[in-house]
Amino acid sequence: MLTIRIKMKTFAIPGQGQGRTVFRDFALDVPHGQVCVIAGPSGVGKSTLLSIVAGTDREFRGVVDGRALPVGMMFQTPRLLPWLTVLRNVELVIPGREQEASRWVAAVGLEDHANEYPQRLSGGMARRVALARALAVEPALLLLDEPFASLDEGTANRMGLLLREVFNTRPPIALIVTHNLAQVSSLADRIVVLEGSPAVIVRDVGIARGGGPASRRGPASLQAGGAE
Ligand SMILES: Nc1ncnc2c1ncn2[C@@H]1O[C@H](COP(=O)(O)OP(=O)(O)OP(=O)(O)O)[C@@H](O)[C@H]1O
Repeated sequence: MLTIRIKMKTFAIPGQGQGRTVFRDFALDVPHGQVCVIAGPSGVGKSTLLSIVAGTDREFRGVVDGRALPVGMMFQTPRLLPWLTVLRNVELVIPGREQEASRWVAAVGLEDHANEYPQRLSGGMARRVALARALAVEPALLLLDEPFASLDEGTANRMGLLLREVFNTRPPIALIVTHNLAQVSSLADRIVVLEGSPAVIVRDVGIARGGGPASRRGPASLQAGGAE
């Protein structure tokens, strides 16, 4: 079974002197089909970890094995192309599949805005386009950085249902970064909490699946102990 394995001796953000060491002797394995939520305080290194897994951090010198393809990514900023409409921003990752792109735009509730340009969107709407784009590739590895940030409660719930459906029908390896555990824990198979500087894993908690993926439960069912 596929597992993504992240291993690094040290990872420092360049700066004065040796820079700031964000990770030292850090290792994390996430098996295929697992939804792993990464939580922890602001600045601990959650987004940095996601960019390392995505392969977009040029300073990274460690090892990421088993990076499954395709990768769907949603960063903290939506990173939409301003000269393309909502629909074309999504279609960009699935060229020539306009109908599918339309379906993803509708799935994030933006069917009435498909032909608008990013500068006409609110922050939350732009983030939903980024989510649609991440899901449209039918990712084997899905990386989401604060997927529900700047969404009202109703919209966040709707996006949560969409993600649950994706996880149940085509389970990827998913890493979801959050500092708001309450918002995403109902999607998680596992919660990893980072703390400190350099960051260490202070909690690694598996969540019982009960009768299978459809029965993913919330924080009340947290079990102490390792996840694997
Ligand atoms: N481009 C950068 N230049 C300098 N320092 C950076 C840069 N990106 C991140 N850092 C530093 O790296 C550390 C980890 O940042 P990171 O964004 O990964 O934290 P985070 O846990 O995702 O925080 P948040 O929840 O606030 O997004 C922080 O101390 C931050 O100051």
